[in-house]
Amino acid sequence: MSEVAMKIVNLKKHIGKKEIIKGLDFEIYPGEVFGFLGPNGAGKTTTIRMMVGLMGITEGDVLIQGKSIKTSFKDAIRHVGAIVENPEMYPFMSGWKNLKHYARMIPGITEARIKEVIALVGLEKAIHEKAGRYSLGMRQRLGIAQALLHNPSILILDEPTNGLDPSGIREIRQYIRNLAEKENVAVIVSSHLLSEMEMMCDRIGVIKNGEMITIESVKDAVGQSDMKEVFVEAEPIQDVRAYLEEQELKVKDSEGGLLFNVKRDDIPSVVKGLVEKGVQVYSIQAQRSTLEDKFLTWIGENTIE
Ligand SMILES: Nc1ncnc2c1ncn2[C@@H]1O[C@H](COP(=O)(O)OP(=O)(O)OP(=O)(O)O)[C@@H](O)[C@H]1O
Repeated sequence: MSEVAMKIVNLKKHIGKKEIIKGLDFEIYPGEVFGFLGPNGAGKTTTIRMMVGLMGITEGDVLIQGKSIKTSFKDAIRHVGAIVENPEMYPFMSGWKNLKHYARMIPGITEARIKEVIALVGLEKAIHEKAGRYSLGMRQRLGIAQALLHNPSILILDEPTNGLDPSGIREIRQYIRNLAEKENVAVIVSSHLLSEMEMMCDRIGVIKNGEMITIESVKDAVGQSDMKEVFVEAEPIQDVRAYLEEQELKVKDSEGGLLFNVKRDDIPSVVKGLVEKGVQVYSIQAQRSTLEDKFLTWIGENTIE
């Protein structure tokens, strides 16, 4: 991937004496979903607000398709569609009328384009119903449709699944992935939930205290997320240890038993092996994946649900 949709260069934000964003550097490419993951207060919203020109930049720059948001705002922002705060919708108007109303403010939007964005977010069936009757997920999709009207190459969504039920989350995820894969849009989303980010994103940037701690490719991380730490309570425990070590598994002592690392798919054969060795197994329990462990140490225990 040589083309860059957005380039963040040494981006900083100070408010009063507080350094809120401390120098971010990264790039986002067309066709990828990039996730900003971090605990509350990490600086995700502040960064996004600077990216779309809703907040001044203290130092550094955001280049959108090569254009600086600071010095070429108009040329830069025309490539961006964003939902940063709740999208404004008129509840008494249909989804269609809302989009038409909004489209009037953007030069050159045709009715065909309105139909196109409706299809992109799967709202064809409900588009003539009043927006006030939409579920939160449908409203969110209408907001995305609105943000897509001017055909941006970058879509930025701050916490797009906040408040949605599991089926709403699944739908949004599907439409976001579609936009990246089929329309080659670079999508930037933020969330404090790892599980959600893992399913939605190609890459995840972990942000904490205004700093980017790491950027991980989800594909590369899949192998790691498949590894589980397993707790076993069994007797005689020295036979358990001997067997696990024979299998070349990493073993640690733990209160009342042992912990070992193993691929999830291999857990049944380990249990079978232990039983065949004549070991009495009282309990066996898979703990968090090692990827989750890694993120937990980075961003803090209470941010993973
Ligand atoms: N106007 C402001 N004045 C002072 N501090 C601010 C201001 N706006 C944000 N902050 C602080 O900046 C930090 C980053 O806030 P930000 O909203 O960007 O975090 P976030 O990662 O988006 O978290 P959340 O998920 O809670 O929105 C927080 O500590 C917040 O208190």
